[in-house]
Amino acid sequence: MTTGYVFHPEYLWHDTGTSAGLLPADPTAGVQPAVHVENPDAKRRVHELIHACGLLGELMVIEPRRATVAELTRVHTPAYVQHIKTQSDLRGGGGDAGDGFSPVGHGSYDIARLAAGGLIELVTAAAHGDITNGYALVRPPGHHATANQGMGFCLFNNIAVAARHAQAELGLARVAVVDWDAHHGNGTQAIFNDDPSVLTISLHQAGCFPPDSGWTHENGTGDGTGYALNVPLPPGSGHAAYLNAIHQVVLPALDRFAPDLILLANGFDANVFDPLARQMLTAASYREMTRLLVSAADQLCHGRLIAAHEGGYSPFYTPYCALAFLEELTGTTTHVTDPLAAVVAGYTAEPFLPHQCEVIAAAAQLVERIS
Ligand SMILES: O=C(CCC1CCCC1)NO
Ligand SMILES: [Zn+2]
Repeated sequence: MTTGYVFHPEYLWHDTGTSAGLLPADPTAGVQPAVHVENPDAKRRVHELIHACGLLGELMVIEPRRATVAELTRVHTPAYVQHIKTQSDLRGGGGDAGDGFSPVGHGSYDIARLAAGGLIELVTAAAHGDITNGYALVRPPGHHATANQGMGFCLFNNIAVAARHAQAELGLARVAVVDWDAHHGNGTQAIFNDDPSVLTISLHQAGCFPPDSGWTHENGTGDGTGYALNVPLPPGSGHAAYLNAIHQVVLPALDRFAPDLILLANGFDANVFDPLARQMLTAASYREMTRLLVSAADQLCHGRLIAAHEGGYSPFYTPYCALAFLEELTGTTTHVTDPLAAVVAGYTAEPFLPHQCEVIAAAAQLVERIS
């Protein structure tokens, strides 16, 4: 079993500026400059941990390439692709992808193309049998980007571009997208909302971002009715809730859909230390969730599971969640264990939230619409 790995230094050069965490600095309005929360640090530390612990040697490094405009416009409008290029060409950066929360630095257009192209190269390697599964540690993230709007730090929808490439060029007709980033995968859902050939399943903190998005009743439209599933879990949801959602919704849905490829929008921002959500997953949670998804991919589609890094903003804890994920993806272990396991053991004594069961049951009921 071979695991592919995509990383490139340029991903760390996507400049999100000195936005005050989330918003452009505005000293006269009392908004002090600060490093943007979507900065290279957490991703760099993931890569460094993978290298330092020796796991990099177990991976097949796949070189990314820049997605072409033709590949991008399978998903995005030509006008939107051009908008990102125009914003990226601004000398001194300061551009935005559309919602005021999604910085486009000088040169970010080519870096965002390299992120989408990294996913294309991974799904191609999987389709050709060069790898079984893979992980693309990319910036900028993508799952909020719709056909014509950047959103939530996302420029191009890396997962959606890869899905359409897999269908158009690799003969992988049925693609399932699982999104366990803490925030709703609204962009991916919107892009495929009326298309039954792509199943989207999003587990996220209810109502966190985008506001008022990702409710269970959002179940696809037209021919795509039944092929979008949402599990909006209440703040404070942790290991038990997410594993229940995986067992009761994700796995049965994948079984019924019988994908040729599983894509994972792999955000780690549902971890207990993340600043942009209020969920309580730990490295051990990501390990178990990944084990279940790898097993499903083995049973359904020759192990073809390709993950794109999305959110995950805690520079000190994200690396341990990512390492646990990668150890399960590769079927190996390293000498590094979660040094905060004892701390989080108390942290994550998850309060039983009756509403969690209702949310999961409501989503589970919709699984039978998949054929
Ligand atoms: O991690 C993210 C980004 C969420 C933020 C975007 C603006 C406020 C919350 N999306 O998956
Ligand atoms: Zn997120």
